[in-house]
Amino acid sequence: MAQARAIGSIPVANVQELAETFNGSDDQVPERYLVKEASSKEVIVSGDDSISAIPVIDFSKLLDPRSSSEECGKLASACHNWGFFQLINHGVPCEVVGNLMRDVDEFLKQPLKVKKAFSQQPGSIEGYGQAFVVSEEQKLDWGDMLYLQVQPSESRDLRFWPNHPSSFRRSVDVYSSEVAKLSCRLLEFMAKGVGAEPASLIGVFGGQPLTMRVNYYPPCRQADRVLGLSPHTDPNGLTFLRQKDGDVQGLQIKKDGKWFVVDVLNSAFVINVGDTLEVLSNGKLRSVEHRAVIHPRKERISVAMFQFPCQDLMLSPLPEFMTKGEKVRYGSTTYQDFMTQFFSAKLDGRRHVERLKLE
Ligand SMILES: O=C(O)CCC(=O)C(=O)O
Ligand SMILES: [Fe+2]
Repeated sequence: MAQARAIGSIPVANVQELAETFNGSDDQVPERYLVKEASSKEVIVSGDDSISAIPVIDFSKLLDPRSSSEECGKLASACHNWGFFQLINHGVPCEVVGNLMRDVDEFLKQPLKVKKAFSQQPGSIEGYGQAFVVSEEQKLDWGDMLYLQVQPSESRDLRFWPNHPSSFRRSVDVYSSEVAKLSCRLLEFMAKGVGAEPASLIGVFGGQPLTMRVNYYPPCRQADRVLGLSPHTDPNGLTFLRQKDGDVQGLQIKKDGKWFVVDVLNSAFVINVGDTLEVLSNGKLRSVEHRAVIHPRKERISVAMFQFPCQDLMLSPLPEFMTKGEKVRYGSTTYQDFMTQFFSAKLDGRRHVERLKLE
């Protein structure tokens, strides 16, 4: 993803280290991290209400000719109404995910000095550091990240790839190949589910960049005042999120003005539609705001894989996704401009995709 390499982030404190300093003492968390009022009136939906609401899609049912069209319909409706779903029976071996999570965990456990060898460099967000800090006034997220370009393999910049544990690079390689395969299959079913030619998205996404973002969210005594990741939409096509089985929950999705807590099922992927896919599908698949909250006593680690389209794409709704006479709902733009707008929209909190809307 060339843009991520071109867009730099102002260096700020390592949050893992900050958390170790602040937790246990009476000090307050620095003002720049306090983004919420403790008495905030947000509506949070959790427990059975959110478990029964957030769609679960069974990949084995998508593959089975006897159940495929029904499950495809469910998938399309999940992507339209929620922009999110959990995917079960996806065929990615437990071992592949387990190896990745183990190695990510090992990397993060090392002293800061060791991790700093993989730090972001000026002018790029690739590497170990924090996300998209573009001004000295900007509020900060309570989390660190490791951001890597992982597919195609020629695009890797190994300067940022941890070499300890020694299996780290191989684990990411194997995992990202599995996600790339799964992504292609899912994109076919999504297209089919909304009545488009199943292959229509493969030309845009097949063999295209996948990036990986490891999110590390330390605990925080003032968990009700900070956010691990502030509300955002993802700019890419599809996002595949994993967290360690048994870890605390942290992802929340916004729907109808309420925040729904995602209770991640063991072994499931949480998958969401990004802005690119919303535009390509003329709004039939929707990119929805989400955020990550912090636990007062427990850390949380998540790994997101972002599927990007070909970088010379002229982004506009695909004719294959529109029925005869359907209104085009988004203007067109070069992908480069679209991504630049995504990063600047972060500053004023507006969804940059809204700027492309024609009505
Ligand atoms: O950690 C999470 O649950 C959310 C991660 C996310 O939204 C992202 O990395 O874009
Ligand atoms: Fe996200």
